[in-house]
Amino acid sequence: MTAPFSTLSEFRALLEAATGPDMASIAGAKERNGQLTKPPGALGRLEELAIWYAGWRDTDRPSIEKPQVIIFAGNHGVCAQGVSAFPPEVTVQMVANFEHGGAAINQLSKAAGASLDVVALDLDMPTQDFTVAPAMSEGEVVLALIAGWAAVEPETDLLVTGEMGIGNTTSAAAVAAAVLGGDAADWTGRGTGVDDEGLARKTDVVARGLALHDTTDPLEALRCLGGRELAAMAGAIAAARHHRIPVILDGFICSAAAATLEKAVAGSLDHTVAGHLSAEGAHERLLDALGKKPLLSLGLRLGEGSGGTLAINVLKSAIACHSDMATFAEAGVAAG
Ligand SMILES: O=C(O)c1ccc[n+]([C@@H]2O[C@H](COP(=O)([O-])O)[C@@H](O)[C@H]2O)c1
Ligand SMILES: Cc1cc2nc[nH]c2cc1C
Repeated sequence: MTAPFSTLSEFRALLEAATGPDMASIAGAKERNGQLTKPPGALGRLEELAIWYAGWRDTDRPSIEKPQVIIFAGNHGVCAQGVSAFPPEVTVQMVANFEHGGAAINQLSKAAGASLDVVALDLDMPTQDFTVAPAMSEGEVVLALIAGWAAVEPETDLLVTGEMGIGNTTSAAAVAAAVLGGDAADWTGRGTGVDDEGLARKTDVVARGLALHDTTDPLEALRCLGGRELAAMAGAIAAARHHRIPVILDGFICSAAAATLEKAVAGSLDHTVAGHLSAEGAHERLLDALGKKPLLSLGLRLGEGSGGTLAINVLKSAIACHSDMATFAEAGVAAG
């Protein structure tokens, strides 16, 4: 499907027009939760998750039947600065690996019962090196937002947005610093595993990018410092809101892309949950800034939607308990 915007300001207007959760469904889900055969609160955060999910699905007894994982891939001009432990050609090579079923995400999405889509974004045309010029023109960032929007299957009932892009922890660090404040060093980490010298170089690259561009507007930060896969994730998260599909965020890069939406229009991430805490150093700071508590913390730093997809199992379990457990009355169990 195509997207209902063709400029950044139209995209921003869509964020501003977004609707909230259905309060009647939330009230009904809370009431049902109180009647299930368990001590009150005994399912911990699973209970909150089920009630949250119900609000976005407009029903007090939802189900998860068709989760969708999308991996967006992009290439980054800033790789010319020597910011990754891997060469940029790995991006297109990993896209082929995803398509042939050989990557971790192929196994994780299968295990979670989710469909997997891979969207490669102009891999033969990297973004500009952001230490020299804006990463993307307005036309380019809008095309990436549209690609993200259009990749979301409207009939899906849970979305994970993931990415692949050598160099993109540098872009994500710069975007995070621009929209959330702080120094380059607060946000720059080792990514795929740069050594101390690489980390120092990468931090300087992020600082130079921040100094070069006027990024007071979060969507300008996405354009000038981000990448096509970051913009596409932002577009997909916004589309999911439009279709009332809850979203599980993945790791550091996904969270940085998401942060641009929240900072552009507060509340834009209310339909999202943080799937996991990445081992990338600044992810915790980023999730704290967004007020998100990760569902899992397994030391992953892979990207490609892996942590978010693992968390599908948690959300599915929460919804299965909420919607399919017996109530005290149905089971003939004495309520406390
Ligand atoms: O998701 C994360 O938190 C994460 C943390 C570190 C690395 N990655 C992945 O590694 C790639 C970026 O790392 P780098 O070192 O090339 O910037 C990109 O393909 C990401 O999917 C992902
Ligand atoms: C091999 C490899 C696989 C990845 N998957 C996501 N990011 C990645 C980065 C590398 C280097």
